[in-house]
Amino acid sequence: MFSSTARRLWVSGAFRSALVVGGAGTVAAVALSPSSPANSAAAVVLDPNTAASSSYSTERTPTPALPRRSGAAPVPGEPTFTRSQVASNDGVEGRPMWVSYRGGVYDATEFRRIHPGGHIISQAAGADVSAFWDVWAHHHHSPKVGQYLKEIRIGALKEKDDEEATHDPYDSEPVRDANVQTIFMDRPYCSETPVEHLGSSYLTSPAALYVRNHAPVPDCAWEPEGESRESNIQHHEVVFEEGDAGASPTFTVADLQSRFGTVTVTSILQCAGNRAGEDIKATGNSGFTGSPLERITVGMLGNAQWTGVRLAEVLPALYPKECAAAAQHGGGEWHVVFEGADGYSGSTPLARILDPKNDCILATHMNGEPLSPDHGYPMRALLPGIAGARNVKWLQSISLSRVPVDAPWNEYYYKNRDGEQIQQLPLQSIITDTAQKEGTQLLEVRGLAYSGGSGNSIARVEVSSDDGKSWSEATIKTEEVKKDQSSKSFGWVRWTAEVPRTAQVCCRATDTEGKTQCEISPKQRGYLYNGWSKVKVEM
Ligand code: HEM
Repeated sequence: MFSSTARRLWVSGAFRSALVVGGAGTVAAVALSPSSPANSAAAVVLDPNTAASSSYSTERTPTPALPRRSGAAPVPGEPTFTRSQVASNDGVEGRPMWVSYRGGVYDATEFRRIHPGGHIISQAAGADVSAFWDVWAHHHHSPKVGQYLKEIRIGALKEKDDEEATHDPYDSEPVRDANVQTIFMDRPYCSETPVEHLGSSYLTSPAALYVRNHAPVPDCAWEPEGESRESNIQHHEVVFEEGDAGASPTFTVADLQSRFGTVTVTSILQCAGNRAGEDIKATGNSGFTGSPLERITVGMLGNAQWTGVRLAEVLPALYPKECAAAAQHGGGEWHVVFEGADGYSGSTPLARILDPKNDCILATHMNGEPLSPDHGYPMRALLPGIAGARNVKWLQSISLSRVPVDAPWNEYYYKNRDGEQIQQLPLQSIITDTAQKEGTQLLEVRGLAYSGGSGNSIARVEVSSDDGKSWSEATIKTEEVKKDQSSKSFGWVRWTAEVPRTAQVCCRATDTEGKTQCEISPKQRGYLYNGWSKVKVEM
């Protein structure tokens, strides 16, 4: 039903209108100030001893078929409707909003107000939802969808439903390396780095870095035939949305780089749901329970050197009025909205991004190579210390708004216990490996630590083999920390410690402001778990 181009257009149209409807304050006059000097581009030098070698595939392959879910079971004696009756209930001008799916008719008039995916459900008003669900494939396996379908079924279609998809939106996904990824879902693709790979190098390779997609990888993740990946990056265009009035200027990456230069910074990238499995064990069920993501361990995390254009220079040049107002009032009311070519969007407070010390960039390279198809090629937002969900991939547009973007991943998913959009990651330490020291009763323990959103350095990591009654200080491998243009310490440090051998070891980190991890962190709807990392030891 959709060609890939049609899907792209649909998706992008969908979210443009989402911004118009929800983003009351999406605005801004855009002008390049002639007075901002260009920086010189920084060379990326990687240490071959610590940089995991490249290599991700740029091949494409179809994802194994996922059967479409069945609809709600027919109810004996239920009414039947024609397609044109469904179509006439299009949800506008006070009319009900009906949809159909696999021979069933559903009244979504009330449901659309509570739909976790938000108002984009209205795109299917009066029509069949199948093609939309093939893109947002979570509908095919989420148990919640089945429950709602049961509640809102009102009858059956008279005509036979067309159940055959003519286009599979997942028919050209990146080839991935299952040796360095534990796969949770393939539609949309979602994986973590197995713990044995996680701490094996200071920099995580693109092939091993976790992937959390919400939709198919868009076509822009591949260069056109005959063009190199590097030169295609240069032509990639980003629209800086103006909003209510006037034009929305488009800049190529080449424009941005020549105007603002590039920098290389080191930062972890972490999914807000990392350690979701441990969170369930420590604090009880969460939204992850029952989903394939309840198996997340510690690997939705990686550490890399990212190269790109500093947002703290781009935004004041393109949105001078708003940035000046934001600076005057602490920046509180403005948000930067990033929209990806896959239809995903997210926003982060402008104040965070305008502070140059936070090293927020529009990244084109990871560890010196063009971003991989799964990690946002040709350009992504890279906001150190901020949850992965806001680091929008396959970036196609940026806007400023007075309110956070009205998208499912801001309004329904990725919220903390107070119902606020999750932004900053917490202080974290993780045990990646334990081994008995030969000829002794000692255990060598290895792991990682980072301070999350604060960007503080790690002052110490401690390891305990008696459930926290006593602690031994670990040795931090400071010598391998990269000397690049990072303003703070958003990357991880690796550490080693020796403790008496027991059945379980745990660790905790303390940052330079004296903040220390507690044994069990408060429930945040299953996100952001940062209690002590506890690991069983084979005796
Ligand atoms: C009767 C029709 C529909 C029902 C019952 C339904 C139900 C749901 C439910 C229960 C979720 C949350 C799933 C979970 O988190 O486990 C969800 C998410 C979502 N829905 Fe729908 N939906 C419908 C139609 C649509 C349509 C037509 C679209 C698009 C045009 C759509 C777009 C989305 C999106 C984007 C999400 C977030 C998915 C993600 O990122 O994983 N939905 N929907």
